[in-house]
Amino acid sequence: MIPQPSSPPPTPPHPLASFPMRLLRPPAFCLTHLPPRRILTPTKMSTSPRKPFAPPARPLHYVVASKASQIDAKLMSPPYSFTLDQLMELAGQSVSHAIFHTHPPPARVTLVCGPGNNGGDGLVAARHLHHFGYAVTVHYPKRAARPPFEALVQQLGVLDVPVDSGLPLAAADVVVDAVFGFGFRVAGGVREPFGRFLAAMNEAEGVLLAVDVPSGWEVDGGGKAEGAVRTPDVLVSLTAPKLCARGLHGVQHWVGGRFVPRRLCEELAFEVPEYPGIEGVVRVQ
Ligand SMILES: NC(=O)C1=CN([C@@H]2O[C@H](COP(=O)(O)OP(=O)(O)OC[C@H]3O[C@@H](n4cnc5c(N)ncnc54)[C@H](O)[C@@H]3O)[C@@H](O)[C@H]2O)[C@@H](O)CC1
Ligand SMILES: [K+]
Repeated sequence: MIPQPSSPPPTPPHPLASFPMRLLRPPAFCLTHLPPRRILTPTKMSTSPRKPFAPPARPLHYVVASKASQIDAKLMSPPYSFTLDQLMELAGQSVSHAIFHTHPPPARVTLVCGPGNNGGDGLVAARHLHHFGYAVTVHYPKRAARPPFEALVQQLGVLDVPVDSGLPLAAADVVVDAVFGFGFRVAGGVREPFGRFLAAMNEAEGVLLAVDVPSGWEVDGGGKAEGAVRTPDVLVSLTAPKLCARGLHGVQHWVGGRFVPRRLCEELAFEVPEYPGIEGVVRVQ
């Protein structure tokens, strides 16, 4: 006898059929349910100026001009063995970073560069600012015909950054005073052609940012040469603030130069600020 086909057994209910549906939905943190990613532009990523400013935990240490040049001389001797080119690159780069934090691109930046190393810091900063997307103009009235200055000017030429010897100053959102640093001697006043350039900076519109020392100010405090620059809006001290920066009111103050070995601070009895994260500059006021 041929067996009769029997009807197929009923399909058992799915084990999750009676499971509450809300528990079967992907949880909120599931990758497929993330909101679309926001693309951050470099300007939006620069949060420093928007962050509330908290003063540093330890008090700032100010140095006099003689101490500043002693620090420089030590840095460039064994065992520290930095070269001037290295120090100038670090100094100029930190100036460019402070400008990025205080005044993100796009913006026009005019840098006035003096005859010494302070001017060299300005030339380095100009190159970095160009790469960050600023429209940069340099005024360099008295060009130093020696390394590394000649190379720094050539590097700006390759980037088509104008390097002007005269006046008027190019209109700018930020005017950088890189004329004199701790090598300025107040006796006898500001010699020309720099007096004219300091006057032009005082009349210029835009934020005035001084590199290391406001030009024409007595580095150890207490006075200014006639025709010195006005109190800057922003000051970027290099390595350690100079005495003339003490007690400045209404100035946004940054310190740059995160490379000083602890051993040198101990040897010459000075302090440098703590830097956050990977920053080479820190706002101290
Ligand atoms: N570790 C650091 O802190 C570093 C500092 N650097 C920079 O180097 C600067 C010091 O450099 P320098 O020693 O070359 O000095 P400056 O660049 O401050 O000035 C020196 C120049 O100014 C001229 N000068 C001085 N008094 C004058 C007056 N009354 N009228 C007209 N011209 C005058 C001098 O003849 C000389 O050419 C610092 O302020 C800083 O900006 C960096 O380049 C290297 C590293
Ligand atoms: K300066």
